Amino acid sequence: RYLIYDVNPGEGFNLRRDVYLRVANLVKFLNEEQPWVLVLPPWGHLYHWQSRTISNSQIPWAKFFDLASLRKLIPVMEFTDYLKVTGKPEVESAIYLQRYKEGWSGGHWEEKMHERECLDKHGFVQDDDGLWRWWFWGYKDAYAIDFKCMSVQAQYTFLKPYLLHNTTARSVLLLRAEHLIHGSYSEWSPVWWTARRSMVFSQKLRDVADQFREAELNSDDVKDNTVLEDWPEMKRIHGDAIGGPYMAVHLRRKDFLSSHTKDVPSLAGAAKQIREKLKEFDLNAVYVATDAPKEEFLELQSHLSEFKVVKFEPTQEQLDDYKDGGVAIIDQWICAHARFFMGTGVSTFTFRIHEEREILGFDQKMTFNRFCGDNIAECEQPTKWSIKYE
Ligand SMILES: C[C@@H]1O[C@H](OP(=O)(O)OP(=O)(O)OC[C@H]2O[C@@H](n3cnc4c(=O)[nH]c(N)nc43)[C@H](O)[C@@H]2O)[C@@H](O)[C@H](O)[C@@H]1O
Repeated sequence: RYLIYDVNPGEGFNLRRDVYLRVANLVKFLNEEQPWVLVLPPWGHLYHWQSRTISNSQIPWAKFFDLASLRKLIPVMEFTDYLKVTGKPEVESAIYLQRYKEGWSGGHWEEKMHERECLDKHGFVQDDDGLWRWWFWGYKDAYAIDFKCMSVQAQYTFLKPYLLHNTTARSVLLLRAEHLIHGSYSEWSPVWWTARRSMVFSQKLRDVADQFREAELNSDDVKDNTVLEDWPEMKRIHGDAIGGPYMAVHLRRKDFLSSHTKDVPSLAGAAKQIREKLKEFDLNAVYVATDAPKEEFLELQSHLSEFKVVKFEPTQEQLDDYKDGGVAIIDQWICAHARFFMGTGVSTFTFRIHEEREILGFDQKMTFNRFCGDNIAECEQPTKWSIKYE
């Protein structure tokens, strides 16, 4: 049987990666009783992927992630392969997950799900033949035979009995899968970390990032003690990784400047905080991952003229190939290998870097750091989600 899923269109890349973990673990638990394959929703049309010179739609997962690594957790396939294997562009049952209209009744939270009238704009339209049409990531021929809305308040595990016993559909499309929560399999659980460890970036993107580290930052895995092993075999303890002789920052700008004003410093303020850390760790190079426009990067660089300040800038050809998502991954991989890392508070982009560094085995004081807003001497530092092995 096939489980396909999708996430609220407004969500960014790195929250989507977290939703993948929930659905992947659901499929892992389903496979304890029945064979299920997770069908990966093509990437595309994300709000933040703003390069207008390239196509950012119908991107297969293999562009960003190593499918062989994902498959060491659960069976997965690309949507295009699903279409080929099943021979028709059909999904038997589409279920649109939504909240409960009445909210939390009685003020206490309990796990439940019920078929209910649809509350949100879902985009499904029934055609003259009774088939349900939806945009299906641009695969226009695709349709669902059945469609329903389901109010849900549950951990992802709660769907297991439903999928096994309450539907006979061979293929189920779960929409708005972010409604399912991790619950007891959250960031502090080994089950969460096992799935997280399986999300290895594609070899090609890692290679590009590694070449940049070597050429610009004098960093390589052997010297830095960051050699990657096959994930099920890899087990590190904090402090194993040394990292390259550079500091890395993730400086989130754009929409965060208005939505998280207190968390994002001015460029001069960011430069001041970077300088302090470079001095503290006796480093003279900083790698900058940022969504800032070029002028802002140049300004930051001008505030730190006594240091080497670099970022990865793709050529047009590279951007065509890697896409905005691939460039973001290159940034994350370079940040993951720095001796010291400082990110932006509440950004899921930063959180994914923290996790990558936990996997590599960095001392946590070199990872869980964030910029403070201007004029805030000591802001609350990120929660340390320690890696756990099953
Ligand atoms: C509060 C929420 O924050 C969420 O953002 P947040 O968690 O930072 O993280 P993401 O959900 O990944 O969204 C940020 C997107 O902006 C780009 N981006 C941000 N920082 C960098 C960077 O350093 N390098 C590169 N190459 N690209 C970057 C990239 O496309 C990334 O997927 C938003 O997605 C939600 O819409 C919402 O606003």
